[in-house]
Amino acid sequence: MNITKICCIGAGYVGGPTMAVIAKQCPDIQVTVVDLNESRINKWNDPNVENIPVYEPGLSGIVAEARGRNLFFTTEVDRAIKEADMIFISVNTPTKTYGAGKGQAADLKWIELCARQIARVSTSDKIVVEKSTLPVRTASTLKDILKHTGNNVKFQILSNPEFLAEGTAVDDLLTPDRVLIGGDQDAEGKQAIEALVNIYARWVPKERILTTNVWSSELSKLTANAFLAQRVSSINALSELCEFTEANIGEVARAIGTDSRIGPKFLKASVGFGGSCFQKDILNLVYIARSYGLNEVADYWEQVIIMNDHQKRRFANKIIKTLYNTVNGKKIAFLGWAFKKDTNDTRESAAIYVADHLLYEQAKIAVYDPKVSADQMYADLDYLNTRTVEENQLLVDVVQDPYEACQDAHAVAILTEWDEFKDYDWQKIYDAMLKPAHIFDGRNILDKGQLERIGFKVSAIGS
Ligand SMILES: NC(=O)c1ccc[n+]([C@@H]2O[C@H](COP(=O)([O-])OP(=O)(O)OC[C@H]3O[C@@H](n4cnc5c(N)ncnc54)[C@H](O)[C@@H]3O)[C@@H](O)[C@H]2O)c1
Ligand SMILES: O=c1ccn([C@@H]2O[C@H](COP(=O)(O)OP(=O)(O)O[C@H]3O[C@H](CO)[C@@H](O)[C@H](O)[C@H]3O)[C@@H](O)[C@H]2O)c(=O)[nH]1
Repeated sequence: MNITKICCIGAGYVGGPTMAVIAKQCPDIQVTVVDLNESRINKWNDPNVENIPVYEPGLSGIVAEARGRNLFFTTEVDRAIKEADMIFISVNTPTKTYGAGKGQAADLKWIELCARQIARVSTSDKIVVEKSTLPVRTASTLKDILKHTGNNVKFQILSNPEFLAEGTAVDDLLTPDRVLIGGDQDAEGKQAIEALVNIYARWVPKERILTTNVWSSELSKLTANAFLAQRVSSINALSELCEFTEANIGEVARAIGTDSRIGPKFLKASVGFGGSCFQKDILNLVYIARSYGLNEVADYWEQVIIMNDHQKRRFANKIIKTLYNTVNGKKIAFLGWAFKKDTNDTRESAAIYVADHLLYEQAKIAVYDPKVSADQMYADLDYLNTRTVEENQLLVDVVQDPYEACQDAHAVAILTEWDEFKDYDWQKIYDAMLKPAHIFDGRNILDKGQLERIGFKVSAIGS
């Protein structure tokens, strides 16, 4: 089957970069990304390509190359669906905030809306690709909705989960460790799988394109995130033990990471993992396991989240305890708000929860992040609903200059591992702070010895 027109529903952190890369690598395929959010689409179409809504190193160049040639962003959802041979569903699948499964299950209302819309407007056969992260067996729901259109249109459902990490999305998409495609194992299913394989094969070596049945593909995505997050919670659990035993978590990570069976990646102790995926996907896994009555399986994975919540809380408590058990009225400078470096995404960032805990103790916080807007930071805090919008505005100051954030502060807390933080003039920062001047390095990126020589009192994670 020859694909000439692709539609992607959802112009977010996955839909935008993924489709930009497909358009770049396949100039003969017309790729149209649609979204209900008009302001987001306008930003993707902004004449100044630096204003696109997702910050990712290298992304603006790719969008500049393909946009208007074979890459289009529009709110005309129906038209793009109707014209496409292949439709990627890349909409959000957050944790449910209401009803059965509240706080754990994935909210599939946007997925179902997409399926119903595809069913309503399609007049020709289509391959529908699950790009969103979904509970295992979602494809059967989609099939059910699409089967009952009554207009003789045939649909094939594929699962093609995305493994990109934010901050490295472009590299991950151009040189993925693997691409995973699940589909029905009958002749028509295999034909659909082949159509998608042929797209990726334009730039991904064939041996890196794995094909499976739909259910394995859906479950592999949740499993990959559970394993990755588990490594972070494992190293973070041991970071606490290090702090009581004079072992050093960096040394422990190096010692175990050189064992080729363990490997060196994802062993950085931190203030806790964030991002839109890990927590939601593990909670979803826990929910699915429990729904099959597999309580031990559910408890096992839930511990990864419990540990992560503990790590965030522990960091905030350490700041309070070190500042003589009270932060009331004390200025604390936050360097970083994004959930990791090289992204403007703040979803589930540890910074939000650490700030909330300190604000509960009536601290005053000044935040500097190179890519996150003040509006976003206030929105993150307001969303928690812990205090009024006015109180958040009063207690939190967002500044454009890191030195201003640290001026007259009792403590500096590193929440994101932005590279630029390492190169600051730390003597200048020290001179402008109240004494004793404390640093809480939640990412272990600063040179502890050098800071101590300047006069700082330094608390790092796991040492
Ligand atoms: N963010 C990541 O790094 C990442 C990586 C891999 C997989 N995923 C998964 O990909 C999916 C999308 O994640 P994201 O981070 O891009 O989300 P996002 O919130 O950034 O983007 C989703 C977009 O879909 C739009 N949308 C929702 N319903 C729609 C509809 N019916 N019609 C048109 N547009 C609609 C929303 O307006 C939003 O702009 C999720 O399932 C997520 O778990 C995310
Ligand atoms: O050693 C580590 C590695 C990561 N983190 C933290 O873990 C979180 C997640 O980081 P990362 O996985 O790099 O970013 P994401 O964009 O959330 O990507 C994850 O989630 C995506 C969405 O499902 C998947 O596609 C990716 O494969 C998966 O890595 C961040 O807060 C990191 O700071 C650590 O604390 N220590």
